[in-house]
Amino acid sequence: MIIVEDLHVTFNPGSPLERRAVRGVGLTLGEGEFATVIGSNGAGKSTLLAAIAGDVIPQKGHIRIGERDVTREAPAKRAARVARVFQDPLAGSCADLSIEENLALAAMRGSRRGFGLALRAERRKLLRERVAELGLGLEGRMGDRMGLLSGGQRQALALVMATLAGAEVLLLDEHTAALDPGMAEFVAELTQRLVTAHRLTTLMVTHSMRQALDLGTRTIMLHEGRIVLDISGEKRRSMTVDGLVDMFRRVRGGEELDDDALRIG
Ligand SMILES: Nc1ncnc2c1ncn2[C@@H]1O[C@H](COP(=O)(O)OP(=O)(O)OP(=O)(O)O)[C@@H](O)[C@H]1O
Repeated sequence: MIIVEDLHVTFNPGSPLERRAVRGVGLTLGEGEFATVIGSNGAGKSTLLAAIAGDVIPQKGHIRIGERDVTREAPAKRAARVARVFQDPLAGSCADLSIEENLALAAMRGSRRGFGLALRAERRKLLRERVAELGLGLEGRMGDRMGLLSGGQRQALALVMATLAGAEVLLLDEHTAALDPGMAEFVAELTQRLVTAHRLTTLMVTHSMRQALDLGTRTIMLHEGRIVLDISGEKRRSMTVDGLVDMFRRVRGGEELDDDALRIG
């Protein structure tokens, strides 16, 4: 569960470069709830995720994960509970370590057990099984360096790593955007499957209106640091991609959509 209360994040406060990235966001996501997040460039989507992960400290407001107030807790302290997958497939894993080593490191996140122990035979078998479930044939390449894999393979493994780490919260920041369409679809489906199976409370930033409506059960639109749309249930089910694009136009005051804020597909 995530509770965000009246969150404000301002970069470079009091300077000419001041930027109020998040301006009073309030949001409650129940355990296992999966919300997609859309919004123009600069709307504050990544900043909201960064505040939940602890990478930026808000000036005002509170963030709770489960029962705990983590607003001012260091990122490392909440790392075992919050998994993140970024747009850049290179960001989430260590290129010079093998697939198996990367997974083992993820599995021992938040635990005090040593690396050697983490690679015991039964654990190796379990890791191999989890990789085999992906259906990408990577279980035969457990000793390969992560750096040898394609972006899509790395994103798929990053999602598996999130589940191995025992995270409660999953933050996805355009994690399919850099992939070719086929792989993007595979990773999107995998995301839905893993989020459901592991009951991960999930926020997924996407520029694809289609994905925003197809994945998860709730869609949130941010604009200039505020939530301007929050739909779920029947309202969301009856929302079309065109309808969402229209809403997007309206909140932006009818201006042309000339940034990469939205893709129909
Ligand atoms: N570290 C930072 N220092 C200063 N300003 C920042 C920083 N990070 C973000 N900003 C500014 O805060 C605002 C919100 O940025 P953010 O990255 O959260 O937007 P976004 O909705 O994720 O946009 P995009 O879709 O372009 O990724 C922007 O104006 C951005 O320039």
